[in-house]
Amino acid sequence: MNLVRVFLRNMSQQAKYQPLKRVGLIGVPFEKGQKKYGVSVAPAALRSAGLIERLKEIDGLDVKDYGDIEVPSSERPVDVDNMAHLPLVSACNKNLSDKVAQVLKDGRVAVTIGGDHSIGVGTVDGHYKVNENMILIWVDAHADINTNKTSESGSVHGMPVALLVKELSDYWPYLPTMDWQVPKFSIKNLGYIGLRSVDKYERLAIEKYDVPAFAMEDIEDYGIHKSIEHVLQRLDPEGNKPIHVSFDIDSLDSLEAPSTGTPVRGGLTLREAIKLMEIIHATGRLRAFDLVEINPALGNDSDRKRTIEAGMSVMMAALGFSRRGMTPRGVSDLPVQTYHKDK
Ligand SMILES: NC(=[NH2+])NCCC[C@H](N)C(=O)O
Ligand SMILES: [Mn+2]
Ligand SMILES: [Mn+2]
Repeated sequence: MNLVRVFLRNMSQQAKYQPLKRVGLIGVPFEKGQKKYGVSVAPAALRSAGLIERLKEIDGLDVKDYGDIEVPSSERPVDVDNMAHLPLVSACNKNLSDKVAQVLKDGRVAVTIGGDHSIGVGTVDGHYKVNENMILIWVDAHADINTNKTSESGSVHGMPVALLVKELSDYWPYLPTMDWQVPKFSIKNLGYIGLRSVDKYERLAIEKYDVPAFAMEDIEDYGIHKSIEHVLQRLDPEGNKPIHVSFDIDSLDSLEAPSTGTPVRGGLTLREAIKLMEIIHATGRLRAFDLVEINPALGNDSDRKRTIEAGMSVMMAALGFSRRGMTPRGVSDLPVQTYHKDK
């Protein structure tokens, strides 16, 4: 065995936490947080592309599929400016929050497949109910920290972070249907990776609260490894806190993941995203992972396949798949065969 391998083995033996080998999968066929048709079919598309089987290939991983969240379709409109389909977003996230909390209480990593990024409200709310000391890594081209007042689109998928953090609660009007969600999560426990399309007031919020935000230019300067190490160090210097990763597929360069509603060029390579998730996996503290904004209805067949494959690879890395390969379970030698000299 070479020296690098020996060194890495020793490193991983020193890790304080062992990755949880049990995961619970939740599908959220919801797309009313944005305007395009198609994000809601992503859970079905990922399942039929063999997601569960692929996850089960990961050494020792126990995968339980909790099925899809019930998503309401009819709504009574409410009187809130510049915030489309709030009652639907609210109802879906309320169910999702409970489901995520249940999966975590069952002792599993909560793996949620969206859906658009408005579902981050439910996943983080549910996670916070179980682990109040959680930290949140938002991997995205966008900051998703608009209020209805600062948003240029009126789409809730650009607002989940602002809905979640308690420091911004005074910047919202009263939101009918949202009484179930009381923002308690602190913006001090938030970090960003991959930003490159940030609206003006979003930038203001990031600076005001000094959120560790590694935009693409920072990743260019430091590399993905140091970037995530910095964020983790800032949010949790002791290295004890449960980690929630909300991964927007548009954090990847749009050449890597074209089938998404708000693609932006100049993003993470798939290799960087896989490395990012390998590092987070190695902490042993990943407790929730969201994969959002895959839209199989956008682009051609090859775009769709590439995007789904990219999403799956990122998720596999998060859950312990190793690019070095894995040895067969419980086996320590190559299969011996009988030598027939007559053959
Ligand atoms: N989850 C996403 N893809 N969000 C895109 C948000 C784009 C823009 N910042 C907005 O507020 O609408
Ligand atoms: Mn997003
Ligand atoms: Mn995005």
